[in-house]
Amino acid sequence: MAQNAQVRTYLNYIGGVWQPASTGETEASMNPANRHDIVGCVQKSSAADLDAAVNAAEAARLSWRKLAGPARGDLLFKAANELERRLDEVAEVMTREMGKTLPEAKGETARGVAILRYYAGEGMRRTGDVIPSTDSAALMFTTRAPLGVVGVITPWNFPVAIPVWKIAPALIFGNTVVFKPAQESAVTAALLVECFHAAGLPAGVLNLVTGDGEAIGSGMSAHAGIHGITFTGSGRVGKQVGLAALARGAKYQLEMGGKNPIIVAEDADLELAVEATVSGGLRSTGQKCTATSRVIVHSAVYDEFKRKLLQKVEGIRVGDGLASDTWMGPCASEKQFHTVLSYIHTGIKEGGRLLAGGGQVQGLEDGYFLEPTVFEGITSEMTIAQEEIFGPVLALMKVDSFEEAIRLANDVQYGLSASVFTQDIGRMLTFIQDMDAGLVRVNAESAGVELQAPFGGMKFSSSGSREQGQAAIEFYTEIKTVFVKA
Ligand SMILES: NC(=O)C1=CN([C@@H]2O[C@H](COP(=O)(O)OP(=O)(O)OC[C@H]3O[C@@H](n4cnc5c(N)ncnc54)[C@H](OP(=O)(O)O)[C@@H]3O)[C@@H](O)[C@H]2O)C=CC1
Ligand SMILES: O=C(O)CCC(=O)C(=O)O
Repeated sequence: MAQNAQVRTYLNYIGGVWQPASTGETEASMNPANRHDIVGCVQKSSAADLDAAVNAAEAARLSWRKLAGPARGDLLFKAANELERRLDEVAEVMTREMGKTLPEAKGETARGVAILRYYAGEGMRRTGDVIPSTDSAALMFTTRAPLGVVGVITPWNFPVAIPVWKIAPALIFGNTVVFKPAQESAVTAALLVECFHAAGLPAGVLNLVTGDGEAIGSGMSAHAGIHGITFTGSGRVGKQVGLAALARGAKYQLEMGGKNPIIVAEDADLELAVEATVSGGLRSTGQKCTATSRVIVHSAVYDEFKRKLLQKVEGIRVGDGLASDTWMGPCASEKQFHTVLSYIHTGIKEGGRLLAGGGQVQGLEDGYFLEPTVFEGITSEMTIAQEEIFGPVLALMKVDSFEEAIRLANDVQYGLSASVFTQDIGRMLTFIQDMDAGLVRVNAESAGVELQAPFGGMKFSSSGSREQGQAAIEFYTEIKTVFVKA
């Protein structure tokens, strides 16, 4: 493997100090568009490093929670300004590290800035209600208490937005944080933490520990010094995190993906529906928990929709996310590339008919590039209609009625996001009411989350709670009901 002499090594950030892991070991973070390019080296930490981070967060906890909300907000505004100043640099590293195209990476980083500013403002908003007491001489009200030390475990698919939408509300509501990013996007995470450092966040308020998920992530879930844990990633790991937190009475929040449908009704605007299917399903190489993966189309418009979809998919340019003419980048890692390929093989084995793609992009073998892939003849029992693929794969499913479409759309363990394309108000209302998903979108793609609105899923997609917007306060604080009598 070619070692670039200028490869930078990124350190853990514990108690306000950048420091190497106690193991003395580092790991290279690779560019999925070019497996010979090392983006940076990150620390391979141990339980001792995690303990140090938890201790630092605990030491900072009381003074941070006593700081006035507006003062905490000022620090978040400063971190936002710093991230904005470094936007191009952070976005470029993100593209190199996990593959999404540069415009997507810039958009995500700008979103990180906006999320920071949104939660900075929360530092000046109300945190409770006055409730009439039966005792006329008493004052009864609610206030909010932070959880304490919050553990943040994040995936690689949104290396800035997801950490920020967890860290910013945790901090503004008075918690201190231990942050363990996905090892595959740990360089981007370190740049993000540098922005908080530059903003002047007090030592110990935010700590970064990079390392293996099985060691550091599960260590966090089980750590008695962590009072709340927020996780985004796979269902398999989410379940372990939730069980470990539950076993020791810690609060937890899990976001574990989706198998998101788009329903194309017989009266849909097909141009719009095709646009939304391609954008919702294939942008970011399908690596969004809100990505469209099941395309449920009424038989009356199926052939026309299919023709338009295939035409659009054939025009997609796959390549290095840094190239200006690239529409779709590589899978984020070798592991993800093989996972997606194996789902494609399973789809074929179980009787799905491949209409487009299905393999590695020829001529780009230095990276983990897959062709945008479309299947038809997919039925609900098939694996690729049930399991989250997290890659550029669309499964067409033909139905004869709107009722059948809704039934199929709900026939999975997930319930994160769902779209319908129709002009009929009755169908829209039926969809809004009957679709079991946390996000229901009418004439809009399944992906596309707004930072000021609650985000989360039903069924196995989430653990019942919601992130982002005003909803975040519910996880990062506990309500205290206060009764005062003079
Ligand atoms: N909901 C979503 O947005 C996402 C869903 N996924 C789904 O998950 C699949 C696999 O992706 P993958 O990256 O392996 O996802 P994981 O669930 O393994 O990783 C998510 C985060 O959890 C950490 N982690 C890993 N093992 C543990 C553990 N035992 N306890 C606590 N934390 C742990 C990871 O660290 P480390 O990176 O060091 O392993 C990472 O920070 C994808 O194909 C996709 O289907 C993936 C990413 C995001
Ligand atoms: O659709 C989005 O913008 C966010 C999706 C998301 O949260 C995820 O993929 O983890």
